[in-house]
Amino acid sequence: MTKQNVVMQEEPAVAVAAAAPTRAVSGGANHARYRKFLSRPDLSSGGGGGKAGSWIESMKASSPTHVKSAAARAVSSFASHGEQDYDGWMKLHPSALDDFEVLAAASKGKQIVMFLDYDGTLSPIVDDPDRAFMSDEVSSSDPLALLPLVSVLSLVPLFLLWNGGTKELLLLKQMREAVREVARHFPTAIVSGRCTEKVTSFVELSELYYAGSHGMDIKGPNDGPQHLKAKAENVLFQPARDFLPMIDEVYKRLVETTKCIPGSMVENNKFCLSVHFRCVDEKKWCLLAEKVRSTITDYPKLRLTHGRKVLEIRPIIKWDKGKALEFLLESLGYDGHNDVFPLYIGDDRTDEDAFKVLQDRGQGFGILVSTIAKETNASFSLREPAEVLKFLRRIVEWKQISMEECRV
Ligand SMILES: O=P(O)(O)OC[C@H]1O[C@H](O[C@H]2O[C@H](CO)[C@@H](O)[C@H](O)[C@H]2O)[C@H](O)[C@@H](O)[C@@H]1O
Repeated sequence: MTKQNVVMQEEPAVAVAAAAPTRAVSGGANHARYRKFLSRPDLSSGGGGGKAGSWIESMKASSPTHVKSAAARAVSSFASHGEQDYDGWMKLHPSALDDFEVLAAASKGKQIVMFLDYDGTLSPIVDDPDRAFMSDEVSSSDPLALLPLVSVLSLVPLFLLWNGGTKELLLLKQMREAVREVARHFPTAIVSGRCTEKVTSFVELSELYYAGSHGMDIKGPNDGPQHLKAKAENVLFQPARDFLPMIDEVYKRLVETTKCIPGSMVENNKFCLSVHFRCVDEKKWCLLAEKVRSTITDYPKLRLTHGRKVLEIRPIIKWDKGKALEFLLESLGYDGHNDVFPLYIGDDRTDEDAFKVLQDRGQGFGILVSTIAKETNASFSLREPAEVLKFLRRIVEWKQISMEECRV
């Protein structure tokens, strides 16, 4: 754990209304068939315009506004009745740990491909985005940060006595090792809103695929098994390359216009931007929304979405985590194969695009990380990163046992 607050759970994100269509945008695509995704603007959830008031509603949103499905009914009922209805929601999205056997049986004889979101999935949500490490470890590039850790460590024995949940703490420390083990057994990709460089530096595993900037920057592994390396040579896709100068310009403008709002932070994720308001006084949210809105109004080729206490600004191309998942499956040679079983674990609204792709393909499963009932396209759930860790370990263990059984 880092020394900052770990956020246990919060509201689902809500995307804002659409803006006027823009001209088609061509990417730096080295994969011709993916150009089709770039020739249409994505009008589903964005636009540079809109009213700051509606943004505020989205920023404050604590439950979905359109109640349609059984899951949504469970969600709304949860809002009024509490924990009891979480149980109802869990019947629709059972725990991937409790129902592990069901999930394992469905994947029998198929190639599992693992997709993992980063923030809120592999790393607990914390106040400072630059310190969202994957485990309790402190980055080796930040030696000063070790000082408080040393004092905290001396309290660990006391904490162990005091807290019956010590297993959780120890499990979190093991996340990197667990992901490494998963990648030894299955092709594995990290799919994140962060830029690929940053998420790679947090995860520090060169054998993985990385799809940063919400899937707009896809890289293959640097090492790992030879058969994966060969396939990975094809994997390098940056559909929003043409937007780099615009993103840089908007980044500078946003840093300038928001610097008067204490606690706000603009993060440059290379092909997209994040404006964080987790540490901004709620009374200032309206001002922040207005400043962001008035800046991106000048850029009709950019759109806005919401994440967990973050406004996300990205190119208005039809590309998201779901498209990145499809791209990676194809690059790995699994397109059109019935014997592939993708698993996608994520906690945020942007992960829903990937869950939806799996649902539509009827292949594999989405697993939502959440401690509250949410409307989701995922089939299963896990409560928090500590449970993700348990799940990753379990699937490796299961694979090892299956391999043993095949040998005898
Ligand atoms: O797709 P993800 O890997 O989940 O990235 C989504 C955003 O995650 C980060 O922000 C979130 O986590 C921060 C650290 O825990 C937290 O402080 C912030 O409030 C969350 O929104 C990241 O900083 C963003 O750039 C990503 O877009």
